[in-house]
Amino acid sequence: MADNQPPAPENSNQTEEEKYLKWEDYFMAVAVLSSKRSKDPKTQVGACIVNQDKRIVGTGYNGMPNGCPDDEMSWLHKDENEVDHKHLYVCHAEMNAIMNKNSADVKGCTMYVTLFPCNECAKIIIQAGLSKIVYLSKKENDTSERIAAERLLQRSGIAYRRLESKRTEIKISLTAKDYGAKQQSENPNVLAPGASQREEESDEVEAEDE
Ligand SMILES: Nc1ccn([C@H]2C[C@H](O)[C@@H](COP(=O)(O)O)O2)c(=O)n1
Repeated sequence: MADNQPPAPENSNQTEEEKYLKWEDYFMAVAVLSSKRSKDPKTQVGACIVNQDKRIVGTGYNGMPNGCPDDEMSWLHKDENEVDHKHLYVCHAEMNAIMNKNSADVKGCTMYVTLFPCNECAKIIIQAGLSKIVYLSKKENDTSERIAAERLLQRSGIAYRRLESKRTEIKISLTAKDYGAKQQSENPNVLAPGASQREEESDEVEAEDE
């Protein structure tokens, strides 16, 4: 192909609907992406809070409290020594999303969450004034926590439903050429020439990562 020819769009056979994300798919995708930050080896959960203007006002994932590094804490979920169980220490995604809010409050907001909330999170969601919950999955077994959570949400008038979406997956590329760069640098972590500002930014984030 000649250099001055734009590459054929890879997704030219996509329907209009497939080309962009619907709001609900977008918000749940942000919850899913947030879950990928969790260091829980068994269950990664993510949450995304959205206000009535469709603005994201908080995100979170399950992780250890501030000052308790995820890499140093125990992630055991069953062991003889119950005091080492992660459940005694981990902060749930829902709580973190509410605590991380970048707005004055989350009253009337909708929470998109990858896993149905437990009873403790249901209490926090109610007290924070959220109005709706959209979840992706729910554990099959009827645990007391689950039943209590549903009871609490129903009594408090918080609507909850499973996400209904035509999409089954969303692929995300982190390859520069997929976003308009003409040439991929030899180092896949560094953008092609001409993108020096973004290059610096990506280094900064990497240095902070833990
Ligand atoms: N709604 C929920 C439910 C669970 N989590 C977190 C808490 C733990 O890290 C993990 C569940 O533990 P497991 O069932 O794997 O023993 O997921 C949450 O953040 N939000």
